[in-house]
Amino acid sequence: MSSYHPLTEQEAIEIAQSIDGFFPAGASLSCKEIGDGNLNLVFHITDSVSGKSLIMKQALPYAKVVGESWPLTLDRARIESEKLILEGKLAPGLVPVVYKYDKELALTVMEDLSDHVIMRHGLIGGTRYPLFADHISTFMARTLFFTSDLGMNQQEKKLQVKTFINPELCKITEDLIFDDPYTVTPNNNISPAIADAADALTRDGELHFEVALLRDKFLTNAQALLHGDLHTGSVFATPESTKVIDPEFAFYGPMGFDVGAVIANLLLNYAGQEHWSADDLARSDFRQYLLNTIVDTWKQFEEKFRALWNEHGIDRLANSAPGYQDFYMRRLLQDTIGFAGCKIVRRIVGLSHVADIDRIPDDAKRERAQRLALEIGTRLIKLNRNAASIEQLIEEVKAASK
Ligand SMILES: Nc1ncnc2c1ncn2[C@@H]1O[C@H](COP(=O)(O)OP(=O)(O)O)[C@@H](O)[C@H]1O
Ligand SMILES: CSC[C@H]1O[C@H](OP(=O)(O)O)[C@H](O)[C@@H]1O
Repeated sequence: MSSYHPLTEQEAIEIAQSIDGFFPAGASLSCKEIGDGNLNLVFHITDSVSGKSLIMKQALPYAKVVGESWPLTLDRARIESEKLILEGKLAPGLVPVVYKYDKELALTVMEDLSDHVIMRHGLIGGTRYPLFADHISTFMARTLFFTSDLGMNQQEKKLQVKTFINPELCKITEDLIFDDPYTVTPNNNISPAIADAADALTRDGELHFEVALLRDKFLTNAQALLHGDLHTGSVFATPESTKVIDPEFAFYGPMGFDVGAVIANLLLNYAGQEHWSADDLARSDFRQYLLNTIVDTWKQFEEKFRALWNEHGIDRLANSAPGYQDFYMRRLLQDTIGFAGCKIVRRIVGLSHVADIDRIPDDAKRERAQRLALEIGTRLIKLNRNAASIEQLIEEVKAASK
């Protein structure tokens, strides 16, 4: 069974049985393929006797969402498993444990997190996550700082850049986030109701200038090892616990791309509240909770990142040059805001959308949510290089919501 082919559920059970010591003797295993993402197969394997379970994620040689016409490297499974293992060391308790990686089968066997809920679904259902800002800011501060030239040996970092070179998945991001939404292409997925707003995106020179700068940063700035796709569908959460999954888009890029992804997806839920809240008071209360979470996430991230730098910084000049840390953090905030804007816009007019908006059943409410998201996204892109505080992002969101 060792040469690559997509597994059947029965084959997944046989592999699970061969993992030494995981399932006890006498286990009775069942398996279900539960993958709901754009790219991979995910098998959930449970032992009805002991109650133990695990997850097997297998890369397909193409993008599942489109089909075999879009071939995709299996090496992404290696990147995902190596990144998960590294994240487990840098941010213990905030990612699933990896039990095994099989290169031939492009397969990662990991901890089953089914006692958590995908955060996007939780937010849509109105659940609040009071510890999320603390957990995700720790995850980002530690994984970004300790893989950057500020926090690790700079020669080793260059070797790590090589290990995590990920051109095919980066190309998806370059096209879907930093190109397609601003041009006319069949790759886009645009509701007819917002055709005018989508058309405006293709003709806005000021916007294109800012997106071109952000695209250049994504293409060229190997600042830290990113998760690369840190949206709320890549977070398993409960009110007490947060686990980040799915780092197959990992590569060395600009830190603000990860922080911006978190903020963008909280704002997509904010826009989606057009429908999900039962009444105006509940809606504005949940929206305020989301905005507070954004501010808390940034502020805690900044505080933790600065503390790591002050304690573990390895770059003499970066550590000591007057004003350098403040300049660096301000630029990181600006990148965060710009990338957040790009990641909102792509989920409204690009190929891949989000349930927070698309599953709104009422056409008029869905259209309002889409327009609000585009207004927020474009405002953030235009704000990015002028921003000096996270409060300015909140002001733009409030102005867009009027
Ligand atoms: N460790 C896990 N524990 C439980 N369920 C998981 C786990 N990893 C993935 N899943 C399930 O599989 C789905 C798809 O996983 P994901 O890693 O996002 O795949 P893709 O890369 O295809 O987007 C998740 O939404 C979740 O329902
Ligand atoms: C053709 S891949 C589109 C989209 O899918 C990825 O997300 P996920 O695998 O978490 O569903 C990523 O965001 C890509 O941009």
